[in-house]
Amino acid sequence: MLVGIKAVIVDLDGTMVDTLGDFEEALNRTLADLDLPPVTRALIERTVGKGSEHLIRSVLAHQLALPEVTGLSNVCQARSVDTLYEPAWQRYQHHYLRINGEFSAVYPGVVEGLARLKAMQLPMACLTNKPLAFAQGLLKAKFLDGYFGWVFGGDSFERKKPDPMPILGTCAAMGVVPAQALMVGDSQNDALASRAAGCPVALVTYGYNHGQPVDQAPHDLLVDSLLELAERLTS
Ligand SMILES: O=C(O)COP(=O)(O)O
Ligand SMILES: [Mg+2]
Repeated sequence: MLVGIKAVIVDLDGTMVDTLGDFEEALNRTLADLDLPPVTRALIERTVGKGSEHLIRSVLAHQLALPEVTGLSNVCQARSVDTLYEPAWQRYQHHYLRINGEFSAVYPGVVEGLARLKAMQLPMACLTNKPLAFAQGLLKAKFLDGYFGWVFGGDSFERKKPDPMPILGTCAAMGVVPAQALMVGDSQNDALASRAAGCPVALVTYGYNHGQPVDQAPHDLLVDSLLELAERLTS
């Protein structure tokens, strides 16, 4: 039962926007620049959610270990995640910012749900592990920016979800205590950060949770859409 909710904090990737296509496009353009083979969407889906550095490092480690890459000349074998990370991050930012939103789609019920929450005069913040510049561009491209009084990214605080710091910082910015803020997310990162911050959490059933069933993560409410969430808050 959710009572005394005065503010809502909403995750971005996997909760509001299905961004796997954007990740796939930006990563594969980056890998092509580095003469590495393309990555599969399934690997991205299992890996996304802990921010860009984690995603890039995990993808580089996976691609460098492929037999067709380890079988290359000594020069190529000298390449490591550490030596490739910085150029990969530079190319990734370049590509991501150019395609941001082009290969992604807003999930059904998001606009209707946000509109209802806004009509209930609940202040809303977007809190994502995505870099802030990517998040702001995506919200704008998808016409979702007008719903949020605050937007925080994975580089807005010293630590990312599942650490509670970003939730605590967002609550402070919104002027509410964690018990009054409802976090809405799609993964264990949102769930664990919320629990550690002392903030109730609703999880959507359709996002990315590192290949694990999301209902196994701690939650106070499980919903199939943001519209259902808004309906549950009014009833
Ligand atoms: O890891 C990411 O970039 C996506 O993160 P999010 O699910 O917190 O929006
Ligand atoms: Mg997410």
